Amino acid sequence: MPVVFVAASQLPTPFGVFTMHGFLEEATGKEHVALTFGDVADGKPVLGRLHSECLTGDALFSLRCDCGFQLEAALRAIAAEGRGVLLYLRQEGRGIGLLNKIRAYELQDGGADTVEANERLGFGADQRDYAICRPMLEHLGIKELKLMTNNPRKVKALGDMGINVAARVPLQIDHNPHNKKYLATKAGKLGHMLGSLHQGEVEESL
Ligand SMILES: Nc1nc2c(ncn2[C@@H]2O[C@H](COP(=O)(O)OP(=O)(O)OP(=O)(O)O)[C@@H](O)[C@H]2O)c(=O)[nH]1
Ligand SMILES: [Zn+2]
Repeated sequence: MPVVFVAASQLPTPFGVFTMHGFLEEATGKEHVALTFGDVADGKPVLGRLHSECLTGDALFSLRCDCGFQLEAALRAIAAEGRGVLLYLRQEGRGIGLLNKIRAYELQDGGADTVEANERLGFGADQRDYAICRPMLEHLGIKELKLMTNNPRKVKALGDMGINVAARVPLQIDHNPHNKKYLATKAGKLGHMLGSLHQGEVEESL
């Protein structure tokens, strides 16, 4: 198994007390985390999120993207539901790493969009691999998700690995002057489903 469970503890947050499960991806040495709330192993679909690491958005208050806002909205939604899971995946910069993401931002400051910047650096537009999610979800006893995302690739990746996505829950955040182009590129070039709706308004059955 490429990912091994290491330890679990409580994680009190402003939204409620989660359980934090730590996993090691042996091939890369990356340390991934799952936060759970309530009983997620009862066989019913679990409200869930696959959150890709974004140091700038999640921890440094960046307005270039929507990651920090999505992280908070997802944890709030899980706590409100009383049951759910968030996988915090160490896939910084859609898999290219923090320093390369800063290189990409430098190109974006010069006018490139997020996809053009990645390509100019010799990377694919999105290099994420979701294979690690399966052993993490298996360890937690989760077979079916109601997935909070706007990204159809995540829905497909889970389906391909045998995790049923019973519904897609949009997770949309308000635009600001700094993230407008970024969000437009996600919708236009990366296939993200970004309409005028806001998080929690619609649950799309799949
Ligand atoms: N290479 C690169 N990565 C970025 C950029 N902006 C954000 N990211 C990374 O993108 C990842 C988040 O992916 P997004 O495309 O914003 O959203 P998503 O996870 O595919 O979809 P949602 O589930 O709807 O949030 C994080 O790992 C961020 O670090 C950028 O301009 N360039
Ligand atoms: Zn981000």
